[in-house]
Amino acid sequence: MTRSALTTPPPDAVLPRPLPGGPAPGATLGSHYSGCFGCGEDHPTGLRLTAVTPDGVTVVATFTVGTAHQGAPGLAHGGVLATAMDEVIGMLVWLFQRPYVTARLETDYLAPVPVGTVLHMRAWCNGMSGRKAYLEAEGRIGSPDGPVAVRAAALFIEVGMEHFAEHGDAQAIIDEHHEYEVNP
Ligand SMILES: CCCCCCCC/C=C\CCCCCCCC(=O)SCCNC(=O)CCNC(=O)[C@H](O)C(C)(C)COP(=O)(O)OP(=O)(O)OC[C@H]1O[C@@H](n2cnc3c(N)ncnc32)[C@H](O)[C@@H]1OP(=O)(O)O
Repeated sequence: MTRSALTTPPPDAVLPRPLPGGPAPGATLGSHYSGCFGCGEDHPTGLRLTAVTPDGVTVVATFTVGTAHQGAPGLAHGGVLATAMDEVIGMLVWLFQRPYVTARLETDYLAPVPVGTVLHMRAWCNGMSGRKAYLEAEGRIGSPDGPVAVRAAALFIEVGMEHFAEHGDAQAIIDEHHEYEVNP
C-alpha cells in the first residue's frame, strides 16, 4: 500500500483490542443506518454490504460487482470500489462502539475488477491515537486468497453523536439509535 504520512500511525498509536461485550468471533455486523448507500438494507440502489468480524478487531465482507457498478463497459467504477472500501472500513471502526467519520481515504487500484467479480474485502486497524484511527483495507478477486485488486488506507476521526444530529437528520438517528443521547 502506498500510504501517505497522513494515514500512517504515529509512534504513540495503540492497537485496538476486542471490546468486552463486543461481537463474538464470527458475528455478523448489522447496518449502522438503513438508508446508508454502503450498507443500508432499505437503500434501493446501494451496495448492501454486510460484514463479519472473525476476531473483534478486523472485518471481512464480500461485494459482488454488478452492471450498476460499471465505469468502463464490463468493469467496476473506481469510485464505487472506493465506496466499498470506505464502507468496510466504516464497519470496522463501528466495532469500537464510538462514532467515527472518514477524514481521508487513499486508494490504490492494482487490477481491473470485471462485472460479476466477488470482491473479498478485509479491513483492519493499524493504530489509534486520540480521536484518530488509522485504518487499512484490501479487496481480493474471487476468493480471500485471490489477487489484490484494490487497497485503501484511511484516517477516521472520532466525533460525538451531535455531529450527525447537527449536520444530518436528527430524527432518523432517534428512530434507529435509541441507545444514543442525541441532545444531552
Ligand atoms: C440514522 C442513524 C445514523 C447514526 C449514525 C451512527 C453513527 C455512525 C457511526 C459510524 C458511521 C460509519 C459510516 C460509514 C460510512 C463511511 C464513512 C463515511 O463516509 S463518513 C462521511 C464522510 N466524511 C465526512 O463527512 C467528514 C467531514 N469532515 C468533518 O466533519 C470534519 O473535518 C472532521 C470531524 C473529520 C474533523 O473536524 P473537527 O473539527 O472535529 O477536528 P479537526 O481539529 O479539524 O481534526 C481533528 C484532527 O484530525 C486531523 N484531520 C482532520 N481532517 C484530516 C484530513 N483530511 N487529513 C489528515 N488529518 C486530518 C486534524 O489535523 C486534527 O489533527 P490534530 O488533532 O490537530 O493533530
